[in-house]
Amino acid sequence: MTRDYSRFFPNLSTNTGSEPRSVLDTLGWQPFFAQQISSEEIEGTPPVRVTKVHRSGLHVQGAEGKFVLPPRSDATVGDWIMYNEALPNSSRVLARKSLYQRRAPGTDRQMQLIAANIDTAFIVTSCNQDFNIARLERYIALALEAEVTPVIVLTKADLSDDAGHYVETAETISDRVAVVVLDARGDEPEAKLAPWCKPKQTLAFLGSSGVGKSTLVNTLAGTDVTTQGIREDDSKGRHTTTHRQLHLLKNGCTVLDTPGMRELQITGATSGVSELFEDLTELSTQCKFSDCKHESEPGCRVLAAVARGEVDASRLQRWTKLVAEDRFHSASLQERKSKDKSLGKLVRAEQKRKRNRK
Ligand SMILES: Nc1nc2c(ncn2[C@@H]2O[C@H](COP(=O)(O)OP(=O)(O)OP(=O)(O)O)[C@@H](O)[C@H]2O)c(=O)[nH]1
Ligand SMILES: [Zn+2]
Repeated sequence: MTRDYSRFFPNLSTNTGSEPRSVLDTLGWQPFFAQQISSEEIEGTPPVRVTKVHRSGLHVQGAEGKFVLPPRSDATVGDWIMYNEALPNSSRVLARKSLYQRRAPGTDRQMQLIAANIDTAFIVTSCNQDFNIARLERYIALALEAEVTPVIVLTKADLSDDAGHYVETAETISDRVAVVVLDARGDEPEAKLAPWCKPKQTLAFLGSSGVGKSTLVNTLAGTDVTTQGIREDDSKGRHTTTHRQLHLLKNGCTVLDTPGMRELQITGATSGVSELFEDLTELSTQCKFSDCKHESEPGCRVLAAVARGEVDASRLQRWTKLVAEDRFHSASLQERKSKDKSLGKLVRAEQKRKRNRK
């Protein structure tokens, strides 16, 4: 079957905007990807998106249907691949808009790809005891590191007497991160998340268990998509029930839901942490000592800003902790052995400080 792919190239497009959405559009195909390929390439090796990573192979979907590619470690859920039917191993992974990755546990500690090409990460927490500013900052730093736009979503506003307080606190995190408060059930999500839930956009919902991630996805989808299991054969021919990792919503956006994203550590998130705490990072470059720990050193510009009331002392502590954690997790195993001690020291100092405050 020969398909007309011309409309997937912005410069060749004859799309008037009134045509029904194509399969590629509903999978999140964007000009960013089209720009990387020639029209000959798209005819010979059509683009497909990775919808699920399984030990037995990469499940992909494109205009021609669904396929399974041989397993490979350089592609992950959300990736776009130019599918080479004759030589599947030669299929080309397109450059990514964004990438979540983590350092593997175990000895080799290689970087593992978790999820690619997410546009917006909704960082979900509730207007209750789940709300934790340090955890929100951690998710935001990881999103910034991955080059994904973070948005804070506060659910269960309907169950709280003081939703406004949670909004105000969340808004102190960063001027650049939007905060949305809602009831995850009903009509609110569609209207309030509309600025980010546009056709061809890929979204992710992150946060602790029970905060309303599935509720939000199902509300936006208009149907229960998150609990639908799919029976399929695993590599041994057994039937197993697995869950989709890529959901297609009715308004044309795609939701990526992969287990790896729920247990993200701060690893290699140095630039995400610096971006979120831009003011502190900038101040710290002006401290008298280049290795200043901003504890009690003379000439510390960060402590001076705290003393002047320009920087919140607890925010400084959260930043120091994230920087230490990032260094620890990003270090090699050898470096870690010696750093284990210093992180332990940091944690003990923090505990002591808390005790003294009481
Ligand atoms: N009243 C109210 N209930 C909510 C809201 N959001 C979620 N819930 C309820 O909270 C419970 C947990 O919601 P889920 O959507 O399953 O939470 P989750 O984040 O997907 O949880 P995991 O699947 O464990 O990660 C469900 O009973 C929801 O109906 C909300 O905004 N208001
Ligand atoms: Zn300092």
